[in-house]
This record gives sequence, C-alpha cells and structure tokens, in this order.
Amino acid sequence: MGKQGVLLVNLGTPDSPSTSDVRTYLGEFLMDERVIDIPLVLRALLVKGIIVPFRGPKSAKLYKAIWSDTTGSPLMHYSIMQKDLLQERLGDDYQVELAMRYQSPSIESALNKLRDAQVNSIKVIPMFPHYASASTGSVLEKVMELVRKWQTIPNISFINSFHDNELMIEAFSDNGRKHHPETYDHILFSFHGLPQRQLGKSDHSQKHCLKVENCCSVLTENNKFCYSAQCHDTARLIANKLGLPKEKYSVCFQSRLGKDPWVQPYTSVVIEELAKKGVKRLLVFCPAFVADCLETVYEVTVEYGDEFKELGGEHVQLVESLNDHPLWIDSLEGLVKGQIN
Ligand SMILES: C=CC1=C(C)c2cc3[nH]c(cc4nc(cc5[nH]c(cc1n2)c(C)c5CCC(=O)O)C(CCC(=O)O)=C4C)c(C)c3C=C
Ligand SMILES: [Fe+2]
Ligand SMILES: [Fe+2]
Repeated sequence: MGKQGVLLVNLGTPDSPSTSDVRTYLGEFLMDERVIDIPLVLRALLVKGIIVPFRGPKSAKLYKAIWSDTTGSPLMHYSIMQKDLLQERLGDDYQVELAMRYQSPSIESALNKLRDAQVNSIKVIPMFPHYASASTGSVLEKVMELVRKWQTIPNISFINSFHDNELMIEAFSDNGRKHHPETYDHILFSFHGLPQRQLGKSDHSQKHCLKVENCCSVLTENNKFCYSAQCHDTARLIANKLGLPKEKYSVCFQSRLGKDPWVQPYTSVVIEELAKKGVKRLLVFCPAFVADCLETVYEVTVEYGDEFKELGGEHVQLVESLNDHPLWIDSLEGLVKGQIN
C-alpha cells in the first residue's frame, strides 16, 4: 500500500543559453553561501557586481555551443533520461521525481509532487558521487529547509555520497574500455574542483585535510567525507578495474573560478606537464559528473583539447559520462534500495 518516493537532484542548468537566462542561473547558483562561502555583503558584491555581469555573456557563448535545438542542455537531457529509466526499472511501487538545485524543476515543486502523491517515504539522492558542501550539502540543506515546514513530515533519508559504489565504478570503467585505454599514452581523472578553503572547513578534526602530507590523496577513516580523498579513491578504483599501473594515470581538478587556491593539481597544469613530457594521446574520465554537461562536453573536449594541441599534444578523448548506461541505472536502483557500496 502506497508508493516510495525517490527524489533525484542534480545541480541545474540555465533555462536557455541566452545571456539573460545564464545570468539568472549564475546569480542563483553563486549566491548560495555553500558555493561562495564568504559573508553575504561581499558575496553579493562579487557575484552581482562582477561575476554575473562579466562571466554571464562568456558562459552564455559556451552554453550556446553545447545546446541542442531538440534536447536543450545536455545536463537536463540526461537527467530526464535517468529519471525515466529509473522509474521504469523501479515500477509502480515507486514514484521518481527529478529536481535541480538551481533553476528548474525546483526542489520545492518535486517535493510537492511527492507529498501530493502521499508517498510513504522519500529517498533523496543528490547526483554527486563525492560529498562537497557546495553540491551535496547544499541539496540536502535545501530539502531539509522545505520539508521541515510540512505538517506531516514523512520518513525521509539521504544519500551523502557513493564514490566507491561498485556498479557506478563498473559503469565508468565500461565506458572507458570502449575507447581502448591501452591505445592512449596517459589517462586523466579530471574532477570538478573546489576551493581549498572548503576542504579545510569540512574537516571537523582540523587535523587532516591539507594539514598532513598527501592527506587528501588517500582515503582513510579520518577523512572519509573529504571531497578530494573520495575523488582520489574513485580514480583508484576505476584504474584498478582497468588494470592501469600507477604511472599511467593522474588525478586532477578542473573548473577553477576566481583567484583563491582550489584543490590541486589543476587539470590545465597537468595537461601542460604531460604535453612537455611528450604525451600525445590523452583519455579523460570526469567521474564527478554522472551526466555529460558543460564541464565535460565543452571544458574538457574543446578547451583542454585545444590547449593540449597548442602544447604539442595530438588528441584529447573524453570518456562519456554515465548518462543512460544500464549499469548506472542498476547503481541508482541499488542506492534507492539501500545498497550504497
Ligand atoms: C560535481 C559537483 C560539483 C561541485 C562540487 C561544484 C562546485 C562548484 N562549482 C562552481 C562554479 C561553477 N560550476 C559550473 C558548472 C557546473 N558545476 C557542476 C558541478 C559541481 N560544481 C556541474 C554539473 C556544472 C555544469 C552545469 C551545466 O549546465 O552543464 C559553473 C557554470 C558554468 C560556467 O560558467 O563555467 C560555475 C560558474 C563553484 C564556485 C563551486 C564550488 C565552490
Ligand atoms: Fe560547478
Ligand atoms: Fe582532505
């Protein structure tokens, strides 16, 4: 009797690639205090006075380059596909809704659909394998902020991270195998970056992240929620599946914004070093993203691809994201049913 509710939440994307919609999106996204974690007045000056006016038109050009006339933003397109495939897989005992942390469909509208359907429980899955306050933390805070006002608060549970989920690792590895990694000189695992300050803040002991040498490149009991440590662990697991020796792959972090130091090494620096060493063919995994988006389709394929060629490299090949891979849908089904690993 009654259905189980499932809420999938990804980051969000502009409603259209117009400068005005991109500005609205960037404004909402970057005014989130978990994303730009500085005092409100400074954040408003930086975001509304500098980033939105100046970055807006530049980002709009990038979005125009990846936007499809028929399916729109890749992130939205694949997210809808994932929601539909998961619903089909789970059947009538479940109701799956999709929301975006920023812009639409809003978390509020998706939660209201689940409330109207009188689901017995809600499982919230932020679509980020690695925990970061700026992504997962923000989604979970928003859900709690909304649900706390309901008259009847249902059974609700949250996925905090799933960086080592066996089926997800196998899905990424399977996508990688299709490109024959042995035919590449080097393999990169390029994760979305994060300001270093945010790594430090999320270490409650204040004894590990960025304090102990190599702390954030090895996952231990002490740093199990560290974004960087979880990313390194995902890369290690995919590399093991593919039988890659340590010297054949590197972990790096892309998409830095602003002048503050972000988690290192930066992807652009690693690409430069590899090109100088004579590496010609690079295969790039982006396992922070479960769906292809601006950061994979444009930043890796076009921007890093061009940079690498200018430095003497020949080819950068992106491994497609999980998108509609059947093993990824298996993985989501497992997460809904309590199989985190
Ligand atoms: C994988 C999880 C993500 C984390 C962690 C994250 C942190 C983070 N991002 C920015 C700034 C930007 N990110 C942008 C795009 C973007 N970011 C993620 C995911 C994470 N971000 C995704 C999936 C996307 C793509 C969205 C799409 O529509 O395809 C952008 C916008 C694009 C651009 O203008 O370059 C910005 C800006 C910060 C500051 C941050 C942590 C503090
Ligand atoms: Fe981002
Ligand atoms: Fe750390």
